[in-house]
Amino acid sequence: MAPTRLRARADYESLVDKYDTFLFDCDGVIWTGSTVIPGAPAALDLLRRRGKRLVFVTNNSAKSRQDYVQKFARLGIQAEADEIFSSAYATAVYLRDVVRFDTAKKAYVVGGSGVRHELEAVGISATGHADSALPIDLDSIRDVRADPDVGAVVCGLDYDISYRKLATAHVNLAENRDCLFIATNDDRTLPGGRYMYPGSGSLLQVLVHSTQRKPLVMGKPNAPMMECILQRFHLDPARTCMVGDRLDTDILFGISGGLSTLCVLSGVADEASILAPDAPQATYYTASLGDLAALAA
Ligand SMILES: O=C(O)[C@H](O)[C@H](O)COP(=O)(O)O
Ligand SMILES: [Mg+2]
Repeated sequence: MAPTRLRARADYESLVDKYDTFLFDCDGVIWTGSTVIPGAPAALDLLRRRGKRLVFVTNNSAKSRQDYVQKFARLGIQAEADEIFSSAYATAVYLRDVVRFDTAKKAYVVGGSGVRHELEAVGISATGHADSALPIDLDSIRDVRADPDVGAVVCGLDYDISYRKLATAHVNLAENRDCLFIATNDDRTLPGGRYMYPGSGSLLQVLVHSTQRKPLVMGKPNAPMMECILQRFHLDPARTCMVGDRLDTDILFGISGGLSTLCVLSGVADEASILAPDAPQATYYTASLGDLAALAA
């Protein structure tokens, strides 16, 4: 069934009444970089006043949940750490609860402080963050060796990625087949307002190609993130709506979890891509999350 365009006040009222829980993607839905999407805070506030449960589900692993609480506050949005589900947090929960990672080992992280802090919060030591600052050349590269204490390589969005980090991740994955290869997410691009930039999935491809190993991917649209969320919040899929800006991650994620989905035009997707018959079919679409703010009037 083709996606339904929401336009009239009655459309938004009906949407709000139909669901108890709304899962929100962040980049491209609530903000773009550090700029809030107009109307998004008012829309979230309205849903809270209507007694709806909100969960923020972001593939962006650069920040920890605590960092996100501060970012939400800076943007005038009230959000608790327990409402935030980032791909960094999903990775930490997966290694702790599903893999039951041996904490005598450590994780080598090609990624930011978000991954490191979430891993450390569940008792898994993370290394690699200092490597960005270390010089490397053909002579010093021999310092880069496989470490039997590295039990996993975790790859996420890394604004300070370096050859040394990639080389260290590579040797651990290539020399030790027992070393887990985990990706926080595999988004091809990172929305940055006017432009799109290389996403963590594009950075990941360096290691996929060099090691010829396939990572286990945590974030949207993949099952680990959905399983974590459904279990953690005891959600009824029939009464839950996923709001996102990307068809290949957010909307596909919602569909795979049996949720209804609302795609917004304020991020990656445009109307033509939403209506394309071969695209993941959103239930609804609208210009922006801010459209719901009109209900507060
Ligand atoms: O490259 C990435 O990691 C993603 O583009 C980005 O961070 C997505 O974040 P989301 O839209 O899921 O909040
Ligand atoms: Mg997004």
